[in-house]
Amino acid sequence: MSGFRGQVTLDGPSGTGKSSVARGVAARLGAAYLDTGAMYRAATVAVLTAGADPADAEAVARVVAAARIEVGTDAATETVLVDGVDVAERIRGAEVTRAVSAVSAVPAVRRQLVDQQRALVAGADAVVVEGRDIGTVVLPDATVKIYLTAAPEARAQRRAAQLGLSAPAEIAELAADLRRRDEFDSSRADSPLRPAADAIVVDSTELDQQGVVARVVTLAREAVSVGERA
Ligand SMILES: Nc1ncnc2c1ncn2[C@@H]1O[C@H](COP(=O)(O)OP(=O)(O)OP(=O)(O)O)[C@@H](O)[C@H]1O
Ligand SMILES: Nc1ccn([C@H]2C[C@H](O)[C@@H](COP(=O)(O)O)O2)c(=O)n1
Repeated sequence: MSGFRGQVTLDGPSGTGKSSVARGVAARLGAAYLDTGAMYRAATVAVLTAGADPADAEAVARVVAAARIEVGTDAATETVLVDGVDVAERIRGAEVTRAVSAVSAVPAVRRQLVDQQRALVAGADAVVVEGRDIGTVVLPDATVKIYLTAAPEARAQRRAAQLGLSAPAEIAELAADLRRRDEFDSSRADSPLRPAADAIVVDSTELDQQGVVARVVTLAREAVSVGERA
């Protein structure tokens, strides 16, 4: 069964499963998919490539304003280009991950990318958008808003499995990185990470990925049928 029409937002801290779950939900609903974190990561590639300091907000805003950032909306393929160059792999590297929180805290960068995100989903009948401020800022009138959480230990273990790491010291380092990014993303002045007032919190700690996808698909379909009855 498909026929879903509407907007699903998926926000939450790092490593809770937003990207993998959002892709699965988009595939099940026949919806477009937008990874907004990939856009902030692409902006960070532009900053690093230009040799600008990620902590220098004015320089960051200048470089990002001049960059052409293109991100695809097909759940089956990942397209991320900066000025025509494929950066899909580079955006996942440690250098970008270290700098992305600073770049994404710059208000001018957020305004530019939020405008682009709204334009990218404007024509879609059905779309799943994931990030940190999608339910609160980007799409405040979305059909259903999900805030995905998971225990810090589960998130660090999942990230370690993803990267093929198993040493306790490596897992502790991953956990510290997740904590650092969450603290930064939650405490920034502009569009901090937090659940929208009308978001449904889904805790994935005890669920496998397919279980989370199934739960979100059910919530999305329920929201549409409640909307139709209203
Ligand atoms: N419910 C789950 N159970 C076990 N593993 C999961 C679950 N959900 C996602 N994962 C795995 O956890 C890892 C992190 O997931 P993912 O990259 O989707 O998280 P994220 O929230 O998008 O992270 P980030 O915000 O840092 O981009 C992936 O390897 C993914 O396959
Ligand atoms: N809507 C968004 C999406 C992402 N960010 C920032 C915060 C993250 O640390 C960084 C990378 O996101 P990820 O790829 O790990 O999901 O981008 C944001 O501020 N707003």
